[in-house]
Amino acid sequence: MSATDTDAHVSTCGCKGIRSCLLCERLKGGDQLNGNEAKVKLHFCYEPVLKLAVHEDGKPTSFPFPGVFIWEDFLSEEEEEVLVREMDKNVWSPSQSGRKKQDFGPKVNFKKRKVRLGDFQGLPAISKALVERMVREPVLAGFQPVEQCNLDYHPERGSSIDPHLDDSWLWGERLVTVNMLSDIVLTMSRHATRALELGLGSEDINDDEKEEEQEVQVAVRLPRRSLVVLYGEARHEWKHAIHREDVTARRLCSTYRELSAEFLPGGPQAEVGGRLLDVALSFSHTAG
Ligand SMILES: O=C(O)CCC(=O)C(=O)O
Ligand SMILES: [Fe+2]
Repeated sequence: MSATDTDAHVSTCGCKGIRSCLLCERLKGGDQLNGNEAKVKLHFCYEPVLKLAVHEDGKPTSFPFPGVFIWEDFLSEEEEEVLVREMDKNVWSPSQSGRKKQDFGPKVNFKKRKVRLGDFQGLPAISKALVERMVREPVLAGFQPVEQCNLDYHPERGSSIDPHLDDSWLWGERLVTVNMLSDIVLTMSRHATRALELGLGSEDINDDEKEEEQEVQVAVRLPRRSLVVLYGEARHEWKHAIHREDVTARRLCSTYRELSAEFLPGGPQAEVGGRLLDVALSFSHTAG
């Protein structure tokens, strides 16, 4: 067992409402059934070279899947080791669905659409070189992160993240995630009826089931130490999730988010955006 796999990463639960993890399910007794389980699912796998979603059962069906960019070996093995060691010097707070998190960014109330600096000191110093590297990739030209959120997933906690779209009032076009410690599958999903509009053949949709009960899932494989960008349709039209069964070893990730047009120069909240960026890009947070 490695140092990153010890009990320190298992312990407390931060679940609320319908979310659960293995820790609270054991207390409540038995697994909680997820309401999504009953849906008929059509399974596809993302093929990064051709940018296609390919049917998993070997059927010759595929459809274009734009908006995913994967940078393999974004981190070297040595960099990954240093990053994980630095992250583990900071407190991991219990979060929903068996995740733990560390957030470096402004205080945000998404319901009231309010954002303020709070005690935000800047992104971690160790991230500066990584951001400088990522922006050299054309897909990430001009990317200026205003938030970094680190997540810790562990099979002993049954960690997962439910299908969701990230906010797009405050957060901008590109979501960037660096994947550490293990390979993972990011599952993209949307209703089959909407996927039909994307050119998926109607013969692939099961007539016996009500259309709204059917869902298309596209498995995006993220290798350890890779970086993934979600933008365009993959950002706005497809939900993303990490399934519990895909977390087979400890996995850490860092998600970087940029500001939406509303908070950028020319937007109605450009002044607020400028202040947030000045603090974020000072990279003045040091671990410990
Ligand atoms: O764990 C991941 O790769 C995704 C995290 C995520 O979707 C989020 O924090 O919004
Ligand atoms: Fe997300």
